[in-house]
Amino acid sequence: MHVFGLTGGIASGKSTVSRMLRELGARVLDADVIAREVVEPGTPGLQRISERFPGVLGPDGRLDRVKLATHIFADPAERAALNAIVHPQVRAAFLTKLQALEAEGITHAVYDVPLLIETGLHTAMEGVAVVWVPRDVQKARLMARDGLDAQAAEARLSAQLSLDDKRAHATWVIDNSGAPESTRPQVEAVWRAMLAHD
Ligand SMILES: CC(C)(COP(=O)(O)OP(=O)(O)OC[C@H]1O[C@@H](n2cnc3c(N)ncnc32)[C@H](O)[C@@H]1O)[C@@H](O)C(=O)NCCC(=O)NCCS
Ligand SMILES: Nc1ncnc2c1ncn2[C@@H]1O[C@H](COP(=O)(O)OP(=O)(O)OP(=O)(O)O)[C@@H](O)[C@H]1O
Repeated sequence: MHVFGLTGGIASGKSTVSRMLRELGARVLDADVIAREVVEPGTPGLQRISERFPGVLGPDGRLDRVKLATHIFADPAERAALNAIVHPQVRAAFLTKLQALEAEGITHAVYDVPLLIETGLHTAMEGVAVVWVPRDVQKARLMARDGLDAQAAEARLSAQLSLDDKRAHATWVIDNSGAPESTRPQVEAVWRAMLAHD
């Protein structure tokens, strides 16, 4: 199995690129989706979070994501505590999903992980695509999409390595600062390059 990393920063356009890859036939595993699955009600992940972060369960017993996000993006130590609970669970679930793809006969897969480089996982990938935009574009798209003010947007941006730092680790840089129509051909070229690995 050839596994490639896809990363970027918050609101840089990873989901947009991931959708384009899927349209081209790529099988994409999404760490954000897995990170939600491992904290569903009844999971050991949610149990541990509710013990470590009292008051973050809503009345329906589900994680209050807005509350937890506000808390952890304001404090690096608290963020590290959450990561220490969630990341090992995400890693294990990813490996299980990868095995399922392998059993289906899939030969090339993409793993979409916002923190690919921060966690060092990029070194385990055969290649890494980084979705890059200038920081001002990233911040503006983040504020618009999530309805955040400038300060809240800055807190989230500074919880991650900058896109300029990430691109130094890229096998392929996808510049998503223009219109989606200028991103698509770049994504096609990257997928072709991934498929060329055999
Ligand atoms: C804090 C939580 C509850 C906020 O949930 P919310 O629904 O608002 O956001 P969502 O999960 O869709 O994440 C949005 C983006 O935030 C950024 N982000 C999320 N968690 C982190 C983190 N621990 N450190 C830095 N950036 C993060 C990523 O760019 C991600 O794509 C949630 O993100 C979470 O449980 N994070 C910890 C797990 C994690 O690290 N996930 C990232 C991929 S493994
Ligand atoms: N090329 C583009 N031109 C204009 N807007 C874009 C472009 N690409 C993405 N966007 C918009 O920017 C926002 C962020 O894009 P997207 O959700 O794909 O980012 P992401 O990297 O997956 O974010 P996150 O990691 O936070 O989930 C969205 O509102 C999206 O519609």
